[in-house]
Amino acid sequence: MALRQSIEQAMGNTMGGAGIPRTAIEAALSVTETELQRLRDEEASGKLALLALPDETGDFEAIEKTARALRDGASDVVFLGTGGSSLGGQTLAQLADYMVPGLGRLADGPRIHFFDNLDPATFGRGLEALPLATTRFVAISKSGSTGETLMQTMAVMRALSDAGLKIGEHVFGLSEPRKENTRNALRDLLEPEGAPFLEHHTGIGGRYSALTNVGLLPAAVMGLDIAAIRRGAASVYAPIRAGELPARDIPVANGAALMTAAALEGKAVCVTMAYADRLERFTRWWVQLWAESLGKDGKGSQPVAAIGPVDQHSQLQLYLAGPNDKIFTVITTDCAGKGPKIDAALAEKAGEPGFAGKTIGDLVAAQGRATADTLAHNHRPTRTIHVDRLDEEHLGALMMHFMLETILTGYALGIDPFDQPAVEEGKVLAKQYLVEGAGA
Ligand SMILES: O=P(O)(O)OC[C@H]1O[C@](O)(CO)[C@@H](O)[C@@H]1O
Repeated sequence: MALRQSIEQAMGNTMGGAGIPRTAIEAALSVTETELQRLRDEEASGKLALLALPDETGDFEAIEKTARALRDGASDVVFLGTGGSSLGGQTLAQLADYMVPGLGRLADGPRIHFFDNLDPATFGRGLEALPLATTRFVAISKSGSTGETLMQTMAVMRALSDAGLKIGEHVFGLSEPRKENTRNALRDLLEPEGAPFLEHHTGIGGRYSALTNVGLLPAAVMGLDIAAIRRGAASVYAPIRAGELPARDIPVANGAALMTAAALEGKAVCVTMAYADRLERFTRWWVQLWAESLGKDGKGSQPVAAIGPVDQHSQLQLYLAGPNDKIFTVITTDCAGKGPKIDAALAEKAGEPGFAGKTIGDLVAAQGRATADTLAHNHRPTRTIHVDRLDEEHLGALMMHFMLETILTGYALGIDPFDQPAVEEGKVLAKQYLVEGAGA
């Protein structure tokens, strides 16, 4: 199995009563049982396109073709876009070293950049420093109307024109097809310049789009196996689709039941701590997924992203001895036995004979296990997920697990996990203030 999940250390009966009561998890499991059927119904009716997506292969050719065009002769490929139009791609790209501390991208091929935040200093400096003649840009926005992405795109267009370069040869777009009576500003800007477009899936929202071309295009540019990503995702939904197992035997359903029970038991904070540099972007992607999907109607819990072991040295004290208002997920990978091996003489010299002959991965594996156990010993409900291998297939599975868990938790709590009405209000106001000059 790709992912091994245990909720044992989250349950009250195994934690001297301090965990989530087994009765609450049982109650949530029976609600989840019903919600699994809802998923199957929504797949059958086509209402939830995400469920059929992992089995699709028809879009691979267009994705790979665009990826080849982006890489061809390019020194740099820049992805513009924010939120769900960037984080899924970043998560997958991190498998190929994107934003891995101290490494960046050492492999052959173009440098990859995701400008997902809007900061005048960063973007201005980026445009100055990038060799525009050999740089390709991809502007991604489902709606085609997000202010940050439009500003970035317009700034890029100006810079390219000023450099005497053709916009249509340097910029690609990814957005929904035009809808009647709705403006798509990204298409209005780029199509007249001849910029090629990929179509954003109309039935899959930004924070669920990592397995569509939104996430797979950056992955393909990085040379990752996009079929394996979908294959991994399919393996997570398969037991739900089959409908043969009870909810308690399906990891996603168990996870959702735990999270539902935790929310109902008043756990206000949900921490995901992953012991791998290559899962750092994953934790940030999950924060958006959890926060935007479930934070509404006065409900939801605060998602917190943490990375191990480094955050042991910044956050763990609070987690172990601060308010007991959190539910923890500790994710570990197969790092034991990996990485540089420690010389016995040096270990002796350092006064750490136990390090002799061990690898860096051995220590990280021990730390992940120790953190989960210490949390549980300190009466902090903790679920563990072990990823057998950190590759395309397993990352696809992990992402699908968390998407389905979020949807099922939303359904069980009576929250629509697919909209984000409050954020939309802010977007409208920001544009109004910009026009009025009130942003200064
Ligand atoms: O892809 P778009 O339409 O530019 O939206 C970007 C992001 O903005 C939001 O709509 C709201 O912040 C997110 O849900 C979305 O991922």
